[in-house]
Amino acid sequence: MEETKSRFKRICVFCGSSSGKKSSYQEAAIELGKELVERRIDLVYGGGSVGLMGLVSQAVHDGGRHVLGIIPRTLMPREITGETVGEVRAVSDMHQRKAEMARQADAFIALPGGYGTLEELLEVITWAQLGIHRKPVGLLNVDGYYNSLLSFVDKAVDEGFISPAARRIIISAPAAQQLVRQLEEYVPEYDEITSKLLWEERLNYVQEPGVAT
Ligand SMILES: CC(C)=CCNc1ncnc2c1ncn2[C@@H]1O[C@H](COP(=O)(O)O)[C@@H](O)[C@H]1O
Repeated sequence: MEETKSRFKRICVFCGSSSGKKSSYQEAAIELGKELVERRIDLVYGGGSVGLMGLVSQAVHDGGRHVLGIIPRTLMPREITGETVGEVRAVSDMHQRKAEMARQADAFIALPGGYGTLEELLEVITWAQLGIHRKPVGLLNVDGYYNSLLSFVDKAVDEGFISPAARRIIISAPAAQQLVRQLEEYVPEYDEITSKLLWEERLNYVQEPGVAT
């Protein structure tokens, strides 16, 4: 298979620590891993081998790309997270984990998941809205899993709680190839207010030199 070059060096994947009931969720995690490999993109994720986290990290590792797992020390015992592939970086807590995953990534993708996945996803969307980072955020809407979340966000736009520009932060697609392609094409909208904000934390989340913004 011919490799395709990407503007991203490393993508952060948020996903369930469970596998979900339908095989399509597991297949999507593996397909996303293979898509990253094909585009020569490395992975950063929450560490561990449980659920969809295990499937996506294994697929990227098997394809020869670098896998970086960021895991709080408390979750490190093997009976909790399983055997992790690639490089593992221990951090002190969940806040540090999210900050480190965000700092290491050039873009974010959420696969199906539960509370943990939603929390991670909504945080990077919020940070994009506030101008803390300008990295694309993608939702892999496998079998319509996230339809109700997207409907809710549309309702929040209709009701005046989310601006149409902030709605456009979320890029969603039903399949990995299409989603990554859309993320590659994403151009962040420039907001006059947020662009003037001087976030100290932005310094921690800026992309490394050589990676397109
Ligand atoms: C104690 C316990 C249930 C451990 C399960 N093992 C886990 N190992 C590593 N990260 C996890 C684990 N459970 C939840 N997470 C965190 O929450 C996210 C997924 O949570 P969820 O399954 O969507 O809600 C992961 O990205 C990770 O950041």
